Amino acid sequence: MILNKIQKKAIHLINNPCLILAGAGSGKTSVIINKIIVLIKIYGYNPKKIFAITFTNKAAKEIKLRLVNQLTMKQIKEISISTFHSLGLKIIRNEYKFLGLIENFTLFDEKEQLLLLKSFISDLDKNYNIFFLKQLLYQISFWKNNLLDAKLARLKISSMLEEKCIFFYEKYEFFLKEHNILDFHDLIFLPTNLLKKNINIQLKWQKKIQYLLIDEYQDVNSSQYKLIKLLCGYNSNLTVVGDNDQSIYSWRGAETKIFYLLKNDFPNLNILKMEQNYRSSGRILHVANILISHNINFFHKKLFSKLDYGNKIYILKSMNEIHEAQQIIQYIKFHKNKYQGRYNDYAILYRSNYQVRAVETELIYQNIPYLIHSGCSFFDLLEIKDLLAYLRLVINQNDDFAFLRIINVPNRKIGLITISKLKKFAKNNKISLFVASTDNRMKLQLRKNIINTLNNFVVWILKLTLILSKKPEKILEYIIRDTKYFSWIQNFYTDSVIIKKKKKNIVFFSKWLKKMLIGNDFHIPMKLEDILIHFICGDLDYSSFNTKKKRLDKLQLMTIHSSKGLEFPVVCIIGMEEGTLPHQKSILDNNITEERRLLYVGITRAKSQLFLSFCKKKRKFGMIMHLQPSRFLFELPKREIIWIKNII
Ligand SMILES: Nc1ncnc2c1ncn2[C@@H]1O[C@H](COP(=O)(O)OP(=O)(O)OP(=O)(O)O)[C@@H](O)[C@H]1O
Repeated sequence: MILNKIQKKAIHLINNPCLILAGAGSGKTSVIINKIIVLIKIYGYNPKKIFAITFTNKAAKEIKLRLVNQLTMKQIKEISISTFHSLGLKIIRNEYKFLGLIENFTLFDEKEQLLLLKSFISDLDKNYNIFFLKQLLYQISFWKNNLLDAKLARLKISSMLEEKCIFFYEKYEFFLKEHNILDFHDLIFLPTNLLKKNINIQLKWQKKIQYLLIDEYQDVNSSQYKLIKLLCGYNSNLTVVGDNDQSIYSWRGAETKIFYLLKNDFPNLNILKMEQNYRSSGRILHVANILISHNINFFHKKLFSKLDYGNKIYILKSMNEIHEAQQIIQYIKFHKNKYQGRYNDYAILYRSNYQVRAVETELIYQNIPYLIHSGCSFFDLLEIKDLLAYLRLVINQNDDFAFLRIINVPNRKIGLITISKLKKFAKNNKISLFVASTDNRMKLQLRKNIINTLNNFVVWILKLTLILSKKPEKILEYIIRDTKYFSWIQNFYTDSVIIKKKKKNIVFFSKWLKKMLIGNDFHIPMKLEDILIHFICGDLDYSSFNTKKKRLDKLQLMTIHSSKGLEFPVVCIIGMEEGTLPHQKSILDNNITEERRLLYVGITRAKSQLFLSFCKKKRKFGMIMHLQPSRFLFELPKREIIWIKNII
């Protein structure tokens, strides 16, 4: 690939901090990759001192793969390419003593956070309000994103809601510390606060990181931004690449203001714009440009393409979601036949997961192969969660949530009364459930067979901790064997297809875990503790599980959020109605600009054909709703569009 003038300039700009404002399909990844190569080969940087941050682990792996043939395998392994959370974890692992942590900490996922907060609230009020629970979780995340621990947050209280939440934040913080557990936000919150307070540690990390590259900068939130600033310090060897028009994660705290912050905080910042799109037809780009021009934008970009102008864009009107699904599939079949394409070339995108149902039903009915890129992770499967809980307990015996999940999986006949006695005793004595199980005072309250079961369980877990220290790659094998987990699945489920699938998942999981523990050409061996934390962050690329699926020719179905970074020859975006896209919540919150950016992301996934569709009516919440076409459809240039009612 021959880089264009701006791309070349971007990769050779190394003495000043550099912001690359890059449009969709303009080659952001190519620039990051080439800059890493140039830093090493031309400017003599030590690969160990180059750090690149990507939004997902999959993107990190993609970069590593594309560096093969350009750098030696040793160099590739030495470069640190990770997500923000992985980098945060790396800092925490190195500095855990300064953070008052014990080495073997584990991580809570959002469900566990909610369960813990729920238990705090319901201790005080049995009729608590679920809405408050969500508000509380949001408030704690907000405080952590703004680097406020409970002490500081208390000093800054400015509303009744915050007043109500602070008590629970204090309890929550105390519980996590007592049990040596972190939550997702801590992976940024803790290292950032540490670097801020401890200048020696800050300087140590600034020395370690000689060059920092950040991809998908538009998704960075305020605590991540502070971490960037602390890590690159005064030498400002920094390149960030982002597209303000593709910022679609405000719900995770990302704010477009970080583009302005960079300009203020780094006065010698160089700003380059990459506006040549190598992906889409001229018409698709024109439509995307016009749409996004409805957002007020201080970092204006105008994408252009040297590819063909291409076909007109279709907007299809359907009676309801079933009719819409039938028409879209009809269109795809017709198009595929005409151009002798493959199902892989077609993507159906939607705003919310529920929209896929009607399409899926029709695809099954018509026997068309499809793949839903679901938000549900492999690690959300029950059998995998069980095994993860076992692994977590082996690492951290204070992890009560892991203990509760598996104490009766497989059934050890520990009843609810015993569990509640254990909980009460642990709470009163400020110890974990695991420790409570072995306490002689506790044993006085339990029947002999229960004492024996608990004893065996505790001894077995301790034995596993030894295995973990000697042969970590064997640990899961032992757990599956000793718990007779396969027989448990066999007895628990009745449907043979489900049993087969679950067993297959477990085999995949153990093979994959072994690979991660042993390491391969691309990554050094990982510690089990770190692998588990990455699972919970949704941060690991386990695509090797799905390699077979991937190779098969299937129609691709996904939310627009999940389509980020991908491209397809033909893209169909369904549900272009008011209340669907833009989403009703965004209409109420007056956050239309982000919905517009989301549609912009969807449109710019298309290479040669774009198809938008809306329904007149839909069944929502058990009622038939009459719908209006999305306001965004009327923002598109009329000349480029054909409105149609019926396919062929
Ligand atoms: N100079 C170039 N010449 C030819 N093709 C290029 C050039 N730069 C990038 N490309 C190609 O353009 C396509 C889009 O590049 P890439 O995926 O890096 O874009 P992006 O900016 O990350 O897109 P998005 O943000 O929309 O996901 C890729 O197929 C890439 O190989």
